[in-house]
Amino acid sequence: MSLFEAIRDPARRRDDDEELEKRLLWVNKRVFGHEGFRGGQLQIIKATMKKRDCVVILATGGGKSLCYQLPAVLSDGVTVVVSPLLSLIEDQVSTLVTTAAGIPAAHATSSTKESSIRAVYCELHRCHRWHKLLYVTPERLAASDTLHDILRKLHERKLLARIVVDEAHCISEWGHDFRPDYRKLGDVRAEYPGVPVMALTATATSATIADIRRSLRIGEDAVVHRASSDRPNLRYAVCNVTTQSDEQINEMICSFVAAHHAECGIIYCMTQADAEDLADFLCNRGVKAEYYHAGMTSLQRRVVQMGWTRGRIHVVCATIAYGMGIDKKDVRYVLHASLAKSLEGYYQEAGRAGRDGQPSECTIFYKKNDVAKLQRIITGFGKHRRRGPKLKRDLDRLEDVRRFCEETKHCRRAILVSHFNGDGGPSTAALSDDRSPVACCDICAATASQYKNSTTTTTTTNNGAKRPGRGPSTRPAQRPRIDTSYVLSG
Ligand SMILES: Nc1ncnc2c1ncn2[C@@H]1O[C@H](COP(=O)(O)OP(=O)(O)OP(=O)(O)O)[C@@H](O)[C@H]1O
Repeated sequence: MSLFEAIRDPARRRDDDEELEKRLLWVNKRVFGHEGFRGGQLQIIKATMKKRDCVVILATGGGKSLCYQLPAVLSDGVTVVVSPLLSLIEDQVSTLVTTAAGIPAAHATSSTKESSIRAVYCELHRCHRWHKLLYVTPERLAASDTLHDILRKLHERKLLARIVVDEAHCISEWGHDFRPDYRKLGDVRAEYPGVPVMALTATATSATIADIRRSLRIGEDAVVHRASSDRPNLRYAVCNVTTQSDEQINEMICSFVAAHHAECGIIYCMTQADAEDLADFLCNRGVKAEYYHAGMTSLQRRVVQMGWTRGRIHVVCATIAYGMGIDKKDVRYVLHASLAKSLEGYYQEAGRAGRDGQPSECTIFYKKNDVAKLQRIITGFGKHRRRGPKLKRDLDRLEDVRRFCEETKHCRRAILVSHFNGDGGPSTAALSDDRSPVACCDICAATASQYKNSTTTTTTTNNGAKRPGRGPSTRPAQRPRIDTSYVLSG
């Protein structure tokens, strides 16, 4: 009996909670090689195993994939995963099939060989119960009649285990504009009643979550798990380079990279040409750098990603084509040589850093002019000029980024956390520990050093009286110790 048959062997099943938990722990260790579960994973997995719809908001690197991959291994039939990016899909599938246990997974996308798609469809059509996960893009799911026939048949035989929408914020971010098939996912799920849905994301405001739920027709009885988006090991900083020339900025970036000699990093650039130029600049200074953008062939991109993953390349100068789903553990820094268009984008990109939990740097090189440049790009030109509420929404998102960069008082980590958790503002943001302000962000570090310097000097109180040996009223941005454990509702 194979490992997968053994896992699903009905003779080994008892349906009580304790037995389920034991089986989950066993599979987590035997198949995925993990010693235990991270915050929230177990509760989410148990909920979906009990056929509940789930909405999962976990921080970048929080371990969302396991929440549906493990149940997929344990469930009868196939789990369909809708994911936005071909590179992300290919990475996930190749990671699954190359795990020690070799999890049977496949993809059907525009970049999958026709012969492979035929083979997978044929096997699924015969309900052979071999593949556990099938990754597709929303476009494939919306357009392929063959796929729908297969899913219908699987559904009739109770072999459609669940439908997963990974990176579900794309429903809200892209579904309204250039990937309308995201908005059709609700119709797809309605075709398969009784099949549980799981939507996962790292970056969702309350409005985005509501939009996801509406689109996917996820009802009130769903389990909603929302963890804090705080990444306590990331240190955020903004370096204002408005008055520096491009050459000077490149030199500053180069110094940063040199100070992190032989460490791994990503530098986000605005355009493909910028990424190529910066990579050339760094290479000329002896840095092992390469560029990555959507203008390269998929083979070229794969070579760069592989070289970087294996440590042959230290720095990738990239456009936003390099982002979601990149899961290299020891990325010590993510620099933004230009601005992200939204805090959601920034959090995703910065979230590639420090996935091993070690301290890592996220620094933006902020140039005021970049805001105007991006405003023009977002607004569009000539007959492509955009108008209306969607344009306003996107400009508002850029404005959030500008404010984040020009912030001088509040903790940047707290701003990010409250942006997603919607808890009313930086001062009440839930941060997950009480590490030193120096490790938190540049603003906390500056305030702390100002505070330290002033403790030995005489300061003036509000009423003008001298107050020897006391700090100023502006203490380091407050970071209360607040429980960041998950919230399970429904
Ligand atoms: N329970 C666990 N124990 C140890 N490692 C884990 C556990 N769960 C997940 N991981 C590891 O954590 C890393 C991040 O997981 P994953 O890629 O699923 O994150 P994510 O939540 O999808 O992040 P992002 O949204 O940034 O892509 C992976 O390398 C994964 O193997």
